[in-house]
Amino acid sequence: MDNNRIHELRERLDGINGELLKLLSERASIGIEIGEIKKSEGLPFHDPVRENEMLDRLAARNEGPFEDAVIRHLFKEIFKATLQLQQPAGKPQLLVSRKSKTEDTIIRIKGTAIGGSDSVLVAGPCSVESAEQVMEVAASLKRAGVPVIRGGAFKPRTSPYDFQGLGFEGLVMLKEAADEFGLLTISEIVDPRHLERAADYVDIIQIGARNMHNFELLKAAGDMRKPVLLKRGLAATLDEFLHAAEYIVSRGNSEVMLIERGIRTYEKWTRNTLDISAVPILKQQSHLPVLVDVSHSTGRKEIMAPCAKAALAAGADGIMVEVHPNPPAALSDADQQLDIGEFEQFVREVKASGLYRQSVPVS
Ligand SMILES: O=C(O)C(=O)C[C@]1(C(=O)O)C=C[C@@H](O)C=C1
Repeated sequence: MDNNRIHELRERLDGINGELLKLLSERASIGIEIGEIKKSEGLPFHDPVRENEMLDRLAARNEGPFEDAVIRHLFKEIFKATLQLQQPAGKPQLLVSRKSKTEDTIIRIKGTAIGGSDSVLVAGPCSVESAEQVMEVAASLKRAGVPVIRGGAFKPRTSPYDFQGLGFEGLVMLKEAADEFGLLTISEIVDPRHLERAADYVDIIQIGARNMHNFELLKAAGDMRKPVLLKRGLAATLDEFLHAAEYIVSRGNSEVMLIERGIRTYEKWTRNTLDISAVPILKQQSHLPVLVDVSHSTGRKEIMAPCAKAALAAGADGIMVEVHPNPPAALSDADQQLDIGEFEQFVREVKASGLYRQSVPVS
C-alpha cells in the first residue's frame, strides 16, 4: 500500500523533473540570447544588480517549505550556469597561465638561462654582512659552478631589534663580489622607491614571502624591465601566488620566476613545510620558471640535499640554498645556513643525482 503511494509520488516527481528541465532549458536559451546581445554591445555578462533583484523578488514570493536562503542558493546556481553558457571560454585566462602561453618562459641573463633545459642553482648568505664575507662565498660559488649569488641587504625581520641588513651598502658589496667571479646577483627589495636604484646592483629582484601580497611593490616591479624572483607567501595559496605573479606580468614585465619556500603549517620539525606538490602544479598551471628554496622551507641542513633532489624530480627549474663562511656567527638565520664545506658537498650531491639537468657534464 505504502509502496504504491511512493511509486505514485515518484511518478509525479519525474513529471515535475521533466517540466523543470524544459523550463531550465528554455531559460538557458533566453540567457544565451541575452549573452549574444551583451557581447555585441560590449556589455559585461555578469550583472549582480539584476541577479539581486531577481533573488529579492523570488524570496518575497516564496511561500515555503524551502527557506528563502535555499531558494536564493538554488537560483544563484542557475545564474552561474547561465553565465557559463554566455561565456563558454570561462574567465579570461591569466597571462601567467599555461593556457595563455604553452611554451616555457626562459629567462636569459648574461649567458645563464633559467627555466630552460638546464637546472640552475642559486646560493649565498642570508644577509650580506661584510665585503669579505660575500667575497668568500662568491669564490666558493665559482668553484662549485653555481652561477647566481643571493644575499639580503634589506631584511624584513620578524623583530625590529634583529639585524635589518646593510641596505645599499650591502648591495654594492654583493655586486663587487659577483663581478669579481662572474656571477649574477639576486637580492630582496622591500620598498618600491628602492627598485630603480637597486637595479644597478642586482640582476634579479627578489620579492620576499612577506611581500607577496604587497600589491604596490608588485606593480612597481611590473613596471621595471628586470627579472623578478617572486617568493610564495607564508600562507599563500597557489592561486594567490599566481595572481601575485600576474600583477607583475600584467604591467609588461614577463620575466618572473616563482619560488616555493615552504608554507606555515602545524609541523614543528621543519621551519616551514616544503609544499613539494606546488612544483608540478605550478609547472602545469604556469609557463614561468619554478624554483625551490630548500633553506627557508626546511630550516634543517641534513635534509636540504634530499629535498633539493625531490624538488628537481618534481620538475623544479632550480634550487636556492643559503651558505655562509661561519654560520654560527651569522647575523640572521644562523641555524640553517650551510658552511662552505657543507655547501660544496650539497652541490656535489645534487649535481651527481642525475636530477640536475646540465648540458655540460659534471666534472
Ligand atoms: O539578465 C541578464 O542580463 C542575464 O545575462 C541573465 C542572467 C540570468 O541568468 O538571469 C545571467 C547572468 C547575469 O549575471 C544576470 C542574469
